[in-house]
Amino acid sequence: METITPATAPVLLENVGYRIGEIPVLSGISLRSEAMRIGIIGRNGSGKSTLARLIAGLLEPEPGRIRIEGVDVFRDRRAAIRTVGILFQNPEHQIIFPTVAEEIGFGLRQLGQSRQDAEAGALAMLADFGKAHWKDAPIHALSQGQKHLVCMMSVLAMRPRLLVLDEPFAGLDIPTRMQLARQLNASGTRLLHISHDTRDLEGYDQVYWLDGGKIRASGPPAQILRDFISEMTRIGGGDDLSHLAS
Ligand SMILES: Nc1ncnc2c1ncn2[C@@H]1O[C@H](COP(=O)(O)OP(=O)(O)OP(=O)(O)O)[C@@H](O)[C@H]1O
Repeated sequence: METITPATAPVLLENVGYRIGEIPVLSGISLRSEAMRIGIIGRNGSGKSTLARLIAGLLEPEPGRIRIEGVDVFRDRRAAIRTVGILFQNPEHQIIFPTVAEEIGFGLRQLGQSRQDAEAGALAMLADFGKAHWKDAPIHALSQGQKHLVCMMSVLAMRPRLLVLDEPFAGLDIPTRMQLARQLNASGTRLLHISHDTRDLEGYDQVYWLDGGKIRASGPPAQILRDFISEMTRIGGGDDLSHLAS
C-alpha cells in the first residue's frame, strides 16, 4: 500500500494566517491530514468560519499555503470547484435559485455540463435521496431542515473530494441533524467539519481544537473533545464576556 507522506496529504495547510484589517484572525495554522473525517472544534470567534472559507478557496491565506488534493484552491478556481465543496450554517447564504432542481443543477452547470445533463444529474440526485417529488418545489416554501438537505444534495451532486461543513447543523432538531449526518457519512466524501458543538464530531477520525485563531491541540476526538468541554465549562463558570467585545 502506498504510504501517504505529509507532502502529499489530501488536506494540507502550512503556516496559514489571515488578517482582517490589522487584526490577525488566524495565525500559524499547520494541518496535514489524510483522515476521512476531520473535525475542527472551537468556540465563538475562534476563527472557524474564516478557516472554512480559506480551505474552500474563498479567501487567500497570507501568509502560508493551502493544498487540497494537491490543488491550490484559491489560485486555481477551476480545479477548486471540482475539489472542494462547502456547506454553510445558513442555507440562505448558499441558495440562489427559486426551485430545487434548478438549484441542484446549477453546480453541475458550473462544472461545464450541458443544461440537459445538469437537469438529468439534478433529478438523479433527488431520486437518490427519495425526493424526486421536490423537483419543482419552490425553495422558499421548504423548512430550514429541508433547505439544508437541498444544499447538501447540490454540493454532493458536484462530487467534491473534500466537503467543508461550516456548522451546517446548528439550529436543526436532533432527528434532522442525525439524518443529515447519516447522509453525509454514507456519501463516502472526505469531510472537514467545523463546529462549536462536540456532538457533531463524536466518532470523527481526528479533531483539531482552534482557539484564538491558533491550533491549540489535535488528536483523537475522545481526548480533544473531553479537554474542550472541560475548558468551556471552566470559562462558562466565570462572568467574563470580554471575548464578545469587538
Ligand atoms: N468582517 C469582519 N470584520 C472584522 N472582524 C471580523 C470580520 N469577520 C470576522 N471577524 C473577526 O474574526 C474573528 C473570527 O471570526 P469567525 O467568524 O471566523 O469566527 P467563528 O469561530 O466562526 O465564530 P462563530 O462561532 O461565532 O461564528 C472574530 O473575532 C470576528 O470578530
